[in-house]
Amino acid sequence: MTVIKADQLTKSYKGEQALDALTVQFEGDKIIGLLGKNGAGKTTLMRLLAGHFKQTSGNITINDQEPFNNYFLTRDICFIQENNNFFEKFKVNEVIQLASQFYPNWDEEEANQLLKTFQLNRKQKINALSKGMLSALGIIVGIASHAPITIFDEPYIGLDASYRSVFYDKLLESYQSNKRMIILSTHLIDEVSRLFEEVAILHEGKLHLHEISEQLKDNHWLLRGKKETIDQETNHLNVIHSSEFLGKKTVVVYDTINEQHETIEYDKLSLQQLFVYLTKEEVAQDGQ
Ligand SMILES: Nc1ncnc2c1ncn2[C@@H]1O[C@H](COP(=O)(O)OP(=O)(O)OP(=O)(O)O)[C@@H](O)[C@H]1O
Repeated sequence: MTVIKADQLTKSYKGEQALDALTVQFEGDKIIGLLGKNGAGKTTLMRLLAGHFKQTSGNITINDQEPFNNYFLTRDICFIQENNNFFEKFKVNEVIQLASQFYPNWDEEEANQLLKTFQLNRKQKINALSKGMLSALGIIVGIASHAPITIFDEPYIGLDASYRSVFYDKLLESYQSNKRMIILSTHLIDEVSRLFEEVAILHEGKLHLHEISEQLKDNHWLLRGKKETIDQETNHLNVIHSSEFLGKKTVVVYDTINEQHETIEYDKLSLQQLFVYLTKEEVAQDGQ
């Protein structure tokens, strides 16, 4: 079983902290959504995992081994970034061949099917591919690698909505027949949230929240009702957003609610809406 541990993990770029004493653990074969606003530190964490560079301080391990300068571990990790995945001088065929030699669990049949699905031809030159086709090639390598740890960092730049939907379906299909740890970073949360078994939110280089998706769904509520009733029912709860209009109050709570009040409307948010409230700066006050 794959175990990733980050302990007090800090990475600074020329004095600016991208990760700030981040402590988090990912365990087992599952699809994990790595979320966070722009600049939260997601790519930095993924690049540290992929062994691209060394942390400034703290520790990061994959199955008790450090990823930096670890050739054997890199064969177990397939990291697909949003761009610059492949040499421009190569052809699609060379990329596929190299990947098939590098990744021990490579699935050639799946790669061929995916090439067809995304309408890519092995003879095409990398520098002649459109942005979307380049993303498709990254996605194909990521899925067909069957690497025990597969990391996608916003891998769909330029892909239209229907091909993005194909990507999510194919990823899920492949994962279901061959379970592995998949970490997926995205800003298009609602498009992919059905895939996530677990969600980690980074905020300003720290872990803001790490939760099983089902728990996230269960543990939040949107409440609407008369201001006085809402105040009375939520004063002991963790309110993460509130607004008022004509004596009616709407609040979002991140908490468990055991009993519902008959005059209050209870609803759920999408993961994307919940994410927005969870990571909002602390400027919201009653009535705003
Ligand atoms: N190579 C670099 N040199 C200098 N600063 C960097 C570098 N890479 C990232 N940073 C800084 O580190 C912080 C975290 O960046 P990172 O790319 O990890 O965030 P992110 O969560 O992936 O953001 P986004 O969602 O916008 O891709 C940002 O302030 C960014 O400006």
